Amino acid sequence: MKIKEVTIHHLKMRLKNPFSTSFGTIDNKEFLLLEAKDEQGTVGWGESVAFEAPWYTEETMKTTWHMLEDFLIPLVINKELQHPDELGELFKGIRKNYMAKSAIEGALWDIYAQQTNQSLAEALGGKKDKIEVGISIGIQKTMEKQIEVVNQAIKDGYKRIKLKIKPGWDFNVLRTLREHFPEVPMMADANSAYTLEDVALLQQLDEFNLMMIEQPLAYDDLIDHATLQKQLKTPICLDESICSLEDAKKAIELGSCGVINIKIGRVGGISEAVKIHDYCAEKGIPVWCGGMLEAGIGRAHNIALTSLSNFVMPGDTAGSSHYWEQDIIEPEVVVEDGYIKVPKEVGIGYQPNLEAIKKYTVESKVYR
Ligand SMILES: O=C(O)CCC(=O)c1ccccc1C(=O)O
Ligand SMILES: [Mg+2]
Repeated sequence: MKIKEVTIHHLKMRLKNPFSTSFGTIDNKEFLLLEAKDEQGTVGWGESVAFEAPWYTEETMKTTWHMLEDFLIPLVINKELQHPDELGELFKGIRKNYMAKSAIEGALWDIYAQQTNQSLAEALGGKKDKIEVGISIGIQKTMEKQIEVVNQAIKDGYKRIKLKIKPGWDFNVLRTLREHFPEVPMMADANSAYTLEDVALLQQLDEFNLMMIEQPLAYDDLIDHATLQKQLKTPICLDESICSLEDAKKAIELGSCGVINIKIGRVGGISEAVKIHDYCAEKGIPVWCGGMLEAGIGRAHNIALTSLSNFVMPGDTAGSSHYWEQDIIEPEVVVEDGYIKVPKEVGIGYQPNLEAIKKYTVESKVYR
């Protein structure tokens, strides 16, 4: 494939329910959508998961735009490529900026799957027909509301409930939810809100039979997590701390976690995500697919990735209607009895809804 043209679309979509974490609240999601066209006219789509502010990782919508415009797109345009895996080598001279790299890589995977006449899941070696899904529930204004939202998610069939916690909204909240829902598979995500000073509190959470606790300590730490894991019964799941296969190797070697949440954007793309998946499978570390409040394109990529065999725990890939009044793909992603069917159609298996994309687009820019 040879890319002749890339368009960056800047979209703004209102979340149905504002999403609150230990860092703050998102109600409008602004992000970039990439549309790449190759010399045969095949079009592939990629979605950047960077937010407007650098609270989750250091990247933002504007830094990803800068990286794409000034470095990544010029490297890709007119390059003859056989396979998206080759982008790793092509981008080698550019440090980090994983979400920017991932956005264009996703579009190339889409083109590659179409040109080789297979679904993206198939192109990645995925074997599952359907994937199990969980849901990530933000911090609510009151305990009453928190119980109501969890109850609804269980009724909707989600296979696992993830709860956001932060200092002051942790032990009591989890205790109350456990009392109300004694059997439901539950976990907590702290988004780095604690330090080793909080070991005693984190140990108290062991009594709630959580599947795991996600990213309790610093976003860039592996050492303290290893220290903490030795003192907890609950497995630690790393999210922010794992940005590459190298990070995953070190975390496993150090004993920093028992589970890894793989996010395509955080690790620089689908190729690196597959490598981490394969390595974890070899080491007996279960993985699951995280979410970044994606719209349909990113969601479709997540679904294809989750069809790989070591994604053995429900991911955060909830259905389109959980997030949006109208998603940007057709059909939308539907969750039935806690499962999403992995599409068999060629490419990502969903069509971009060009009308919806146009409706949400703030500005677009074409690069040739
Ligand atoms: O529903 C989703 O897409 C996952 C929501 C979620 O937990 C999340 C959303 C935005 C940024 C970070 C995280 C996280 O997993 O930490
Ligand atoms: Mg997380």
